[in-house]
Amino acid sequence: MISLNGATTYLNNSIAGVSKSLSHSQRRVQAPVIVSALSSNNNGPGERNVTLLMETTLKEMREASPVVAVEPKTTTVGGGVEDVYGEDRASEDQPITPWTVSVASGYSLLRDPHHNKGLAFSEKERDAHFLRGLLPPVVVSHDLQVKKMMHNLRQYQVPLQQYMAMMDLQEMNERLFYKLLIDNVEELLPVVYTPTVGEACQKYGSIFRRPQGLFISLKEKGRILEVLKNWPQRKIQVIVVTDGERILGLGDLGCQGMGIPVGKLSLYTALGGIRPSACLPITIDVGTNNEKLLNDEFYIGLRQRRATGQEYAEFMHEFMTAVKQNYGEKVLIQFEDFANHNAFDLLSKYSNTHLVFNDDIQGTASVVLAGLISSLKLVGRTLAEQTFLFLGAGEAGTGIAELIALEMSKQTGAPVEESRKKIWLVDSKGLIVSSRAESLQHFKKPWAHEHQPVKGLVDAVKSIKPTVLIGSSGAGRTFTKDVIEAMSSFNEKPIILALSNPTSQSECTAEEAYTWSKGRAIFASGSPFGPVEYNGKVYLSGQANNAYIFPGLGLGLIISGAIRVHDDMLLVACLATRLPRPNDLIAYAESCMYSPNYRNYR
Ligand SMILES: O=C([O-])CC(=O)C(=O)O
Ligand SMILES: [Mg+2]
Repeated sequence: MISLNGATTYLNNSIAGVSKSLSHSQRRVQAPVIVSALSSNNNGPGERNVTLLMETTLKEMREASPVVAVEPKTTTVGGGVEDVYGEDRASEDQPITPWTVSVASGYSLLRDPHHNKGLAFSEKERDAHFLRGLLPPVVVSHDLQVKKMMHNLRQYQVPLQQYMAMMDLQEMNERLFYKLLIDNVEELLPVVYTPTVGEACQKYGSIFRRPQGLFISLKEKGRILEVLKNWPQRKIQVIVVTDGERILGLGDLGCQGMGIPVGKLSLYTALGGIRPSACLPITIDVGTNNEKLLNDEFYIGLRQRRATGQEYAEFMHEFMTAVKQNYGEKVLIQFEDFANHNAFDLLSKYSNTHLVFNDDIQGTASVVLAGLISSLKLVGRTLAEQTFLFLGAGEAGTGIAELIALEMSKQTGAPVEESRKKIWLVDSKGLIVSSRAESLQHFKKPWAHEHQPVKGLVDAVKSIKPTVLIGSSGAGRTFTKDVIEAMSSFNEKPIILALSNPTSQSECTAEEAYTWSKGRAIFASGSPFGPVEYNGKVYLSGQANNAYIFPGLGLGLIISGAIRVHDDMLLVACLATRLPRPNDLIAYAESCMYSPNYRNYR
């Protein structure tokens, strides 16, 4: 039995942090300020334009309203100080978006997910905001709403239906969505995140209802800054961006990869306490090489093959530049589910100029290392006494391998080149060995050790005799009975990590790992598995998924005001600008975290 202690503790702490922050939530009374562009539903039914009457402070209004000044393409700086309408007197020649600030009420208040409370609107609020008759008479509590939603969700047999119900709720009542998720995180994580989100991406074209993030396609080349300015929220703290080329272990899902940034960011809020309005999911659409999608009449993306090389690099550069220009130095950009070649290039290209990290390379590595350190307590030996074999030499595999080598070197004082020799990787062509060095991609080269060529995984296991076997290839069912039996033949307690996602791509199931190892495996997986009974004993496996790190890492980076992610520590942000350092860091972190509790409306 394994519990990934470090990771679990982290999640528990996160959850504890969230619920603690709920208990002392600020009871700030606020008016439900909404914004709308003049060109659309300015002063529509039920909206009172009460800009002059509002008692919210100027600061609050600025925070709530996406007052936007659109600079011409030739300039990079704004100029003077904006007023609440987004006008900048120092640059009168510059066009602006005609946003207007108004108070939501009546019918439109019920349709505004940021302010809607459904049946939880009080009698007083129903009077003040023209809701009489628009709701049935009953007034219910937030808790009862959560109870009812959970009851409804549990009626669905199909996880995708639960996913769609959750997405509908997010669009209808954001605070209820987050309270539900925070209060029932273990049950709902597999619904809004891995594994169900994988299926949602595969079927995104059919289930797509309303955009939940920004789609930036090659059609917008040269105009990405303008596109960013169309997003209604201005104060963005975290962006999760994908180009959809390697969605989990499911491959190229093109524009339909959007489900991933949306899912990751809902965890940023639920576990990391980042306000939903400060999170921006983005999908870059440079085409897809997925024939099935190209021929799918419901496909929502560009119907062309992927742009590559210089065209791709220039487009991504325009994006990265526009993000920094629009949101400043401190916006965190999480790269997610890019294909290997682009993932490594983007990370190395932008880690010195932007606050970026790659979840698949760095996030996964941190969680797996934490899990290994915990599992070694059961095995009783040190990290440097282990031999590691990976199936998969991409982002996750090489990222984890490098972090293990760094930690080993830290523990033993040996050079990292020495530590790497304890770590072996197998890719689609077999064991990575020095005779293959010439033809290897750069990120595989450090792992090409002296050894005769070996083709298959079973033979590699028999030859290398690893104590730890890690699956990170994205290909399912690859830890066969032969492989697990071989691992169990020379290890009393073989450590087996099947990291590929979603469940269909897992290298083996928890049940297979325990059964084939006769109950001796120490097992964890990227996608969750339920308890397994073997020989009268119940085994509970751990989940080694980057979800255990990125929300906390992101929160730390944001509240410390970091502007770069430190290279070799992964967890540590350098150049924190939030000075002086708060005395009580936990209390400070809690005070920064979002609470899904309803606010009272005056
Ligand atoms: O999303 C997940 O569950 C973990 C992850 O980053 C991946 O598999 O690419
Ligand atoms: Mg990922």
